[in-house]
Amino acid sequence: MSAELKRDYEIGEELGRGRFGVVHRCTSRATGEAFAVKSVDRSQLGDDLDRELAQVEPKLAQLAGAGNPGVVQVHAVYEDEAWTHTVMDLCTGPDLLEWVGLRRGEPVPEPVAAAIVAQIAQALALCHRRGVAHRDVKPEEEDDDDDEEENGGEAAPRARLADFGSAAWVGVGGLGRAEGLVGTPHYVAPEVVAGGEYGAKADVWSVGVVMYALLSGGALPFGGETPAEVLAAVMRGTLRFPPRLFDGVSHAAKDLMRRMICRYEWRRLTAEQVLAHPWIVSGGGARAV
Ligand SMILES: Nc1ncnc2c1ncn2[C@@H]1O[C@H](COP(=O)(O)OP(=O)(O)OP(=O)(O)O)[C@@H](O)[C@H]1O
Repeated sequence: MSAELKRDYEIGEELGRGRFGVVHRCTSRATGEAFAVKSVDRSQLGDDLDRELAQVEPKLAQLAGAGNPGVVQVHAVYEDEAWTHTVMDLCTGPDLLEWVGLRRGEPVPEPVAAAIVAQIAQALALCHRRGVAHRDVKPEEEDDDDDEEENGGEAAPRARLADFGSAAWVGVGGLGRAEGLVGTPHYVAPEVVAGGEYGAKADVWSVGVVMYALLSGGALPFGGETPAEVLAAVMRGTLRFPPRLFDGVSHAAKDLMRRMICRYEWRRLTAEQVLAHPWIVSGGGARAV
C-alpha cells in the first residue's frame, strides 16, 4: 500500500472485494472524514482487458463524476507502478435492490420507479456528454445515498451510479464507439454481445432492464439457466410484458421500456431523450402517450 495514502488517510476495516481489488474504510487525517478506498494491484491482473479497465477506472470515474450528483464521487487517486488507490465516497446505504424491496419480489409503485429511472438517466446523460459509457448499469451498482429523513415513506431513494470498473471512453458528446464484451448478462445490450463496436446507448438498454425489474417485482426480460443462455435470449428474445406481472402497469411505462429495450440501437432513446419521455416528465403518472 502506498506510503502517500497512509500519510493522508488512516486505513480501517475491509468493506469488500471485487474483481480487481479490495475496498477498505479510511479516515482523512486532515479532516476526520470517512471515505472508502479501493486498492488495485495492477501487476496481479493477468488479462489485458482487465489491466486496461483497472487503469482507466479512476480517471473515467473522476471525469464522469465531477459535480455529477448521480455518481459516487472520487476524492483522490494515488498511483505508483503497481498500485492504484482510489479514495471515494463511503456508501453506507443499501444498494437499490435492497432499498426498493426487489429482493423480496415487491413491485415498485410507478412514481417511485419513475424517480429512480430519472435519477439514473440524468446521471448517465451527463456521463455520456462527457464521453464516458458506464457499461455495467444494474441495480447492484446503484448505491442508495441513505438519508432516512429525506427518503422515508414512499419517497424514492437517491440512487447513485457506482463502480466505473467496466467504463469506456466514447468521445465527448458520447457519440463515439467502444468495443469489448463487458457488463452483466441479464442487463447487457445485444450490440455489446454481438461483438464489434457500440455506443453509449448500450447503457440505456440496461436502464430499461432495471426499470422492467422495478415494475415487475424483480423479473427480467431475458433469462436462461446459464450466462450463455441469457446472452442468447438477449440476442434473439422478444420483449414481453406478461400480464400476471404487468397488468397494473401503465401504457406509458411500457412505451418507455419498449423504446429503451429496443434492439435497434439507432432507434433506441438516448439517456437525454429518456428524461423527456411523458412517463418520466409526469413522474410516473402519465396514462396515455
Ligand atoms: N464506495 C464504497 N463504499 C462502501 N463500500 C464499498 C464502496 N465501493 C465498494 N464497496 C464494497 O466493496 C466491494 C467491492 O467493490 P468493487 O467496486 O471492487 O467491486 P464490485 O463492484 O463488488 O465488483 P466488480 O469488481 O466485479 O465490479 C463492494 O461489493 C462493496 O461491498
